[in-house]
Amino acid sequence: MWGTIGQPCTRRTAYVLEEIYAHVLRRNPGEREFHQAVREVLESLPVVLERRPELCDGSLLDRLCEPERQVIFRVPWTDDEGRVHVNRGFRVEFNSALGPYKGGLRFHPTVNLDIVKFLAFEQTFKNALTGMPIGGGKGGSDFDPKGRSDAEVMRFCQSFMTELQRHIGEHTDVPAGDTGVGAREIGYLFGQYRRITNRFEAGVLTGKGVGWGGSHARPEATGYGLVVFTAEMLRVRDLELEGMRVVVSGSGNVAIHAAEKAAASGATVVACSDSGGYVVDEEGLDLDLLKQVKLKDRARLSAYADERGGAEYHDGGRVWDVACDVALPCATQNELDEDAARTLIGNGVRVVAEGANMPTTPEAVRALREADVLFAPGKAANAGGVATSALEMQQNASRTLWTFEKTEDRLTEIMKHIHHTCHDTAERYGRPGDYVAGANIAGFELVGESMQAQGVI
Ligand SMILES: NC(=O)C1=CN([C@@H]2O[C@H](COP(=O)(O)OP(=O)(O)OC[C@H]3O[C@@H](n4cnc5c(N)ncnc54)[C@H](O)[C@@H]3O)[C@@H](O)[C@H]2O)C=CC1
Ligand SMILES: O=C(O)CCC(=O)C(=O)O
Repeated sequence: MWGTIGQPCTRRTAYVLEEIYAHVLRRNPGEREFHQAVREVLESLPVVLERRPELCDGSLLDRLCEPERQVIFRVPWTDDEGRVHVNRGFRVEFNSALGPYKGGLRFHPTVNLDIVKFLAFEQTFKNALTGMPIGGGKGGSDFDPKGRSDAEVMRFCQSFMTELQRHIGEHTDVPAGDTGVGAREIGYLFGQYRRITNRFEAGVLTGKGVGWGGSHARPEATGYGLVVFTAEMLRVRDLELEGMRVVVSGSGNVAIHAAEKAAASGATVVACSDSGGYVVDEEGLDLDLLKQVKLKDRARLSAYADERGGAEYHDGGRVWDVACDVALPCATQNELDEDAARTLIGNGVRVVAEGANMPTTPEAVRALREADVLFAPGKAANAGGVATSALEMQQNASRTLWTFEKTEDRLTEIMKHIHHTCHDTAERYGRPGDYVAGANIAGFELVGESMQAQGVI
């Protein structure tokens, strides 16, 4: 099956991959997202394993699919009425061959070990692609910050960090934000770490405020980087973003900053969504208003349409029904299925680039590729956030703060480098234009070579 779904390969390679995948299924029963993420990487590898069999030595693929460490812990906290709640915390430290574990924390009711594991696995390859010295990890909790007061969020973060602090450190594991974890939460988490350890260890978390060890451009970085990557893909086809219609899903950190950068590049961003519905604004989204509604007031998206004449709010439904040239899924995993992909294709979409982690189902990816739509996988296209986190670590290590412009210039260079790496690797392995293969193979080579050099551990 590896030869038909992925790339043509010998029976021996197909057998090796089948055995490894079967082992992953047996060891991680019921973890569908983790299986999906592993399968997608393995499907890109037959051609590498045939050209570079030494990368299979020492059961490297088995080791690559097994996290180095997984921590699960209890997080008790007290709400404003004095009731005690118990949530579950997770940190999966997947791979440290390239540097300390690095990756965000997600606070959302859907978080479980499967979700954190798939995210940490993806993060390992993404971080390798940045060219920075960072390994892969991810964490979070099934805590739902929605509707909670600042004081409740603070107490939750303090309890979460009381356990997490044993496992992290600037040379060990460096968490950051992800869904449901922004500047407010990073502040509370850092404060508690500092209190418990009695150290101002700036490099232990990224996404900090600029006044206390943070980096300029980190909040913008994932969305801005996504648009740089998208523009590079278009450039290869002699196209440009200017004048194009863009649709983003989500209206959080990644979505809003992607919309901002796309608008600054001359595109018109006509729609975005949240978990309740979507808004269409043919004039182009008013991004100041959107930031006010979603990032400051933490309100529903319908409040945007209430304020903005001409904008239409759709309760429920699918933002992918809005015709566009460029679709940027920036909300959550598996949010763009085959049916949505076929609608986008029917409406003439040219590029789909993932701002979220694994938002496009495998069936949808296949449909887009078959229709010759440019497709950028998240592990390459959304790597600007973690890359800028690594720049924050660099600034912390040298006790400096770069300007916004310098940081954004470095981000742009890094995104162009990632694009170049994926594009060239795909060509080198006979898959021109296949950014999924390019990202997976390049990430695998970087991590695999380092693991082989460091022995069987
Ligand atoms: N924050 C970062 O730097 C990075 C985030 N990512 C990924 O980007 C995605 C979004 O993360 P953030 O923007 O940071 O989170 P966020 O918490 O700031 O925003 C998430 C947004 O998605 C929306 N959403 C959630 N489920 C939805 C659904 N089923 N349908 C429509 N909208 C939905 C929420 O309403 C919210 O607007 C996640 O997949 C995350 O893992 C990837 C790389 C870096
Ligand atoms: O900045 C970081 O370390 C985390 C970014 C992240 O969670 C991601 O790339 O998905």
